[in-house]
Amino acid sequence: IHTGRVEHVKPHEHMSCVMSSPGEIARVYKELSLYPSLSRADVGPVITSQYGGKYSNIYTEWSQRDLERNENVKFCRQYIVFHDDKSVVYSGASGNCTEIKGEVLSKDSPSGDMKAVVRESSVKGEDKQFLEVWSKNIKMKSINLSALKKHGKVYDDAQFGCLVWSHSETHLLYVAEKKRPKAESFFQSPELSGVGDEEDTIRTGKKDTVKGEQFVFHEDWGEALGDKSCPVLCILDIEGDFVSVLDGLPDDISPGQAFWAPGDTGVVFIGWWHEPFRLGLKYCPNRRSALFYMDLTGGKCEQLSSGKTSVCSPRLSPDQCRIAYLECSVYGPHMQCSKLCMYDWYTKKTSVVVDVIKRPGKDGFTGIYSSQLSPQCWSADSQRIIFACPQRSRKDLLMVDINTGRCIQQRFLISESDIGSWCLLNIERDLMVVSCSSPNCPPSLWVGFLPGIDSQENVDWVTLEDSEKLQDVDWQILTFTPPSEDDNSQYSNLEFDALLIKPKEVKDEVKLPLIVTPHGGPHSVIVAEWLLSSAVLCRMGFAVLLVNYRGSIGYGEDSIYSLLGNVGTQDVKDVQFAVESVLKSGSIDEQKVAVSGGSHGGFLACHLIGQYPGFYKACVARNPVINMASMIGSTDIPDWCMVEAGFVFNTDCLPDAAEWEKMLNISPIKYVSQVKTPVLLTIGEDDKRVPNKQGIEYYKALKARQIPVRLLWYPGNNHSLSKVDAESDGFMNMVLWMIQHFSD
Ligand SMILES: CSCC[C@H](NC=O)C(=O)N[C@@H](CO)C(=O)O
Repeated sequence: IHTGRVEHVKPHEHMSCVMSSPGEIARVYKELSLYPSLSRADVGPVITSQYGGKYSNIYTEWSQRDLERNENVKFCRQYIVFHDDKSVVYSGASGNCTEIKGEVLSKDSPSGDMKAVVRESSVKGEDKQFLEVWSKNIKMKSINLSALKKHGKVYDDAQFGCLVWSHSETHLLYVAEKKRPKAESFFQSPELSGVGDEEDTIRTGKKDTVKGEQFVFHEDWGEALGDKSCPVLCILDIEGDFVSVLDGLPDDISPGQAFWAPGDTGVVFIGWWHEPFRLGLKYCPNRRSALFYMDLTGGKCEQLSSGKTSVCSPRLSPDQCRIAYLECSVYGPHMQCSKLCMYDWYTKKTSVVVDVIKRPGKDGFTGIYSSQLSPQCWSADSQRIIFACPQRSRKDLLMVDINTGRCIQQRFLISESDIGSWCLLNIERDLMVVSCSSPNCPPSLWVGFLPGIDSQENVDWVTLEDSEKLQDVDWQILTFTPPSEDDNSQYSNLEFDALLIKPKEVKDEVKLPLIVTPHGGPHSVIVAEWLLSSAVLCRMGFAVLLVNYRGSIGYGEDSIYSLLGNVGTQDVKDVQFAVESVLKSGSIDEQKVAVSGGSHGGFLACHLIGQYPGFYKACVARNPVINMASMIGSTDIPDWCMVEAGFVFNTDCLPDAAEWEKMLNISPIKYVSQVKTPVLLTIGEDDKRVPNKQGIEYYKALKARQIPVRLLWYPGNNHSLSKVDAESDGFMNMVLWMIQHFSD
């Protein structure tokens, strides 16, 4: 029986090809975690040099794990790109990297003359937020937003947050938490009331406090948005130094993703309905929402989209005539195939530019699977929209002509390189900034001009920041057709893929240990991009199989829908089928197969060890869904449980006994008595998506059956376990657990 402690692993005869010393593994992890990833790129205005040459500055932001400081550090680097508006003539970095500290949000003005920054800074030991306006080398304004007390903290998340200059560059628009009156106890003595709130008392002469509200529950927007409850739209009048909070919005919606309407006549935003209660938003672009316009001249708020769907990522065309946005249906699977829609500002007509793709056609286009377009996504002629999104197991760069709705791939590099995935960081005046990566190649930064609408030319990509390929890592995409007995009769003939990442040049007699990793979601996908853990595992001598079972996004909407009501069977069988197919190749050691996954991937890992007892020698599950029936009352997305179990979700109805029974029957807990595999559970204390009690439920069930189980508890971590120490500790413990149990 396992003692709960990881014994130092002695190199085993069969393990001779796998690195097993914790010190050595940590060294490889540290080395490969040095590769940064790109999070943002802004293209500056066109400047004409004194010699007549034109150039633009590119501002980029990167993020990198700093294991010593236990932080993800953010830094910036600028590049200069000389061009003739059609092609890049010369480019290079201008200066070194600078770490960014304290910046919550930042944005250059459209002319490039000014920069706005929301900064967090500590004043006399207290965190305050400032809104700064910089011009040339001068900080023109530094407005203490905390002292103004017009609103709470400024939102910096991708869901609601924004910082947008008006076209006239006189106003700034952002989203913040609504001001909440100060709550105090019924027993607060009058003389102490308002202590610590001197500024307010001095400024207003009265204390803005309410008694008895101290312990009132405030709903939040769920996982990773626990500090967001009532967003409000705020405007700073730069000249007048005046912040106003917009009123006149419908009471039952929460605004975000705002921008200035053509001519600065008002603001356009997405509003999410929050009645009868808020449902988690992270990874859930299927929440009822609409596009709204708040007219600042007449004070009227108008709804621009139907209100029967879910919309996100509105982007105004350069000619300011159209707004493109993504749309999908409400509830149903969390991630779906989206429509690309367009609202014409002048005719007020909405059209669908790209519709849902149920099954990919001959052109190979599988549909749009994205909940966020890049900050700018339009071509300069306002006729085309560029975006990157999963297409099967790769993330591709795509262009759509708004007149025909035809999608074209912009992957000229594909013939001469093996880039796995593309990410469009931005496009401005047809200059595209992209980041590319593969499982054996960390992210690199490229620029290229979009050819004219009638041009047949390929993009001439130029690298701004290269990255070195890991010569010892190999990857391939495998495609599987499920055996006929596992075909889905309602959605038949669906294929699925898996990514196999392996050490290169393995000696013939060596058989590799295999780590099987089904992704979470389940409507998500693993694309062929840089994945730190897979690269480290490969360096250590493992093969890694990442399975995009039926139900993954990027394969057409039918694939997504095929899984509803079939979780715990169809997805489990697909993963097992992929694993057994790979084992047939003969390059894998069948006695050293382990499974690991997070969330729904953890649900699958636990199902696999329950349904195939003894097949997997070790299992590692991060915040796994263990019992859908017990989770429905505590997760931030109860609709997920109903929908994945094959039922319709309604905010006002409780599951009936049969529905509850099915949720239990399709959960991994149902198979716990068959489990033989040792299980390592990694649990985030603050997980709102899969509450930590799920992991504990499994832990107790395994302990009761004398199955080796170890639970790692990460305080201050949520569902993703992505804090630097949790992620790195989770990785180390995962590999040591596997190595230990491979030699059992
Ligand atoms: C009620 S939890 C459902 C599982 C979860 N789905 C959406 O959040 C999940 O699997 N999440 C994935 C990301 O999609 C993860 O890896 O955490």
